[in-house]
Amino acid sequence: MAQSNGDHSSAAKPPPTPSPLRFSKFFQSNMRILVTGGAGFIGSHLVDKLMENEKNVIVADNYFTGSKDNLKKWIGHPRFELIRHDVTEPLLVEVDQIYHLACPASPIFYKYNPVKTIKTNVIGTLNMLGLAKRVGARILLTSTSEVYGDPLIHPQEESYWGNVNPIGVRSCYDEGKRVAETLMFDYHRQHGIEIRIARIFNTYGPRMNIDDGRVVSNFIAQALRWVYFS
Ligand SMILES: O=c1ccn([C@@H]2O[C@H](COP(=O)(O)OP(=O)(O)O[C@H]3OC[C@@H](O)[C@H](O)[C@H]3O)[C@@H](O)[C@H]2O)c(=O)[nH]1
Repeated sequence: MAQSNGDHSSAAKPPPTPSPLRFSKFFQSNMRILVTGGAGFIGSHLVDKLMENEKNVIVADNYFTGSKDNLKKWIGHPRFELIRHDVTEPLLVEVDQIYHLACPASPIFYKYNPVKTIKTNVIGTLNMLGLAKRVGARILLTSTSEVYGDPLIHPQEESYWGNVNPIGVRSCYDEGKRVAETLMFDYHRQHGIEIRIARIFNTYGPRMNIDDGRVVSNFIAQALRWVYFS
């Protein structure tokens, strides 16, 4: 995971010194966390972990690929809020950390409306970085191995710049995530925002749509259809 919390010595401005309160036991247990895309496959598991760790969690999601069903056990909980919100519109909430997962991850869904996909990646990430700057929150972006494109070196180190097609049918996601990573580092260098980037890929597990279209769910769905329907 790429992370920057102001330790760049070059042009980066040092991040604003967090209040010592941030590290107090009271603050840690009362931390307010925004999870965009929290009704999705990975986001809903993250919400489970944050809630079990006694955080205050706000989920913003437009339910394009996610479902309230993934969060049903938390609805009504005093430390949980669920907002139907599209991150391509600004969102003003007082939070201490932002986990930005809102984006369709399945090729079937992100190719369905490629312009919306790149808007979510670019404008959505801009909106979340603007919020992080406004409230002094640390922000994590879930990125992807697609930023390496069709890599020319194997295995890829995190320092590899990638070999990406800028005009293909998957570019809305691949290039969208690359721009999102660029924005993360530019907000860090220009405004000292504390950032984290996690390049997550080939994930699978409970709450993943069986016809998600990603590699592992494809293998499993094909195997099940062969066993039961051939
Ligand atoms: O415009 C959008 C698109 C999608 N979303 C939401 O974002 C969530 C995405 O969840 P998905 O289950 O589709 O995707 P995953 O949880 O598997 O992947 C997530 O983590 C890994 C990242 O690389 C993906 O970009 C991110 O979507 C869904 O709840 C969806 O409704 C928005 O809130 N706004």
